[in-house]
Amino acid sequence: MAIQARDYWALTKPRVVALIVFTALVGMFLAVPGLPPWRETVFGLLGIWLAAASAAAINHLIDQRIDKVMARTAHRPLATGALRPVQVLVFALALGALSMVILVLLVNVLTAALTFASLIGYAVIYTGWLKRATPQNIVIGGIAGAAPPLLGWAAVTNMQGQWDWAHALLLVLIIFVWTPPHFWALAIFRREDYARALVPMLPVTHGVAYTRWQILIYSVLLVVITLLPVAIGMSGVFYLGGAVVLGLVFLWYAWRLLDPPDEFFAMRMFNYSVVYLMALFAFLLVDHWLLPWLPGAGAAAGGLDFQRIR
Ligand code: HEM
Ligand SMILES: CC(C)=CCC/C(C)=C/CC/C(C)=C/COP(=O)(O)OP(=O)(O)O
Repeated sequence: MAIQARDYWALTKPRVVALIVFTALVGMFLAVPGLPPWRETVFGLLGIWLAAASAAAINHLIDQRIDKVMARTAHRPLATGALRPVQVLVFALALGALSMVILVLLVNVLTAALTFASLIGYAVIYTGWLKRATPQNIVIGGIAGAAPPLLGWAAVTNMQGQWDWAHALLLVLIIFVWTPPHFWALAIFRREDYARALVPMLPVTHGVAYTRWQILIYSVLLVVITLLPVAIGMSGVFYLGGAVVLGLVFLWYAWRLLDPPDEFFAMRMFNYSVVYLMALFAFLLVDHWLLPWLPGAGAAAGGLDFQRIR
């Protein structure tokens, strides 16, 4: 019984989904001055978590054949036979349905619709089609994984504010551009897995040297785009400092990857990419709280409204 619970938990890709939920949380906090409304925050996060977990379980179901062949994924519950496909299907549908009920009834219909689109985008369009069809799979499919800050933003504002779309989309854009270096670094290290499973990932179809250059190009783009929140007045100097330092390290990894010191270097870059995104969003969050206290800044900059906490 305990083993089955652990298998079901593994289906939800807990660590990936935890970071996804964190980016949604940051979207919620940046969307409004002060604290976001508690009901939309709590149930919004729950609904987004359930939908992402459901999408991850469907990914396991559709990818059974691939997962069995790849060393990295051969231990997964469906690949080993620890769970049967019908169990995974019921689990995924239950999580997805629960997510939609919570979002529609306790948050808003817009968030439910956008979350459902992300679920389909990852579980069906990316996993079922793009992953097997084109080396640009993760670039296009990355839109679904990048959406959570927008979902969080929609949950607490229902997109009523004037600049909501632009600000929320900027956060989405950051994750979207981060995804190719994040994934291709791992794919370089695991390219034999993908080749054996006949999955057309970029290092398999275009070679490692080409992939390294693509990683560098996306990394430069990423660092430039992470400066935009400051340029449009959404974030302040605290975030800027964090984004610059984190970004310089990211660029160092991408540059060094062109001539890596050892065969594990790509995996080190992949691991850093996860720390990077987590830290970048943490800087966005903390900066949002600090902004009103910094000289010359005020609630107009989108930060905490001083008057409200007196
Ligand atoms: C299409 C987009 C993406 C692809 C193809 C991708 C691919 C991967 C792969 C293959 C792994 C290794 C997982 C494992 O070994 O079990 C991984 C790990 C990870 N990904 Fe992504 N990823 C994507 C988007 C994202 C997004 C949007 C986030 C969060 C915002 C994210 C966060 C993580 C985290 C936290 C890990 C580490 C998990 C761990 O340590 O167990 N990924 N990703
Ligand atoms: C509703 C919502 C916000 C959905 C988000 C969906 C989600 C869980 C995105 C995570 C992206 C991810 C882990 C891709 C790897 O899939 P892969 O099949 O290439 O990797 P694998 O080989 O490790 O399974």
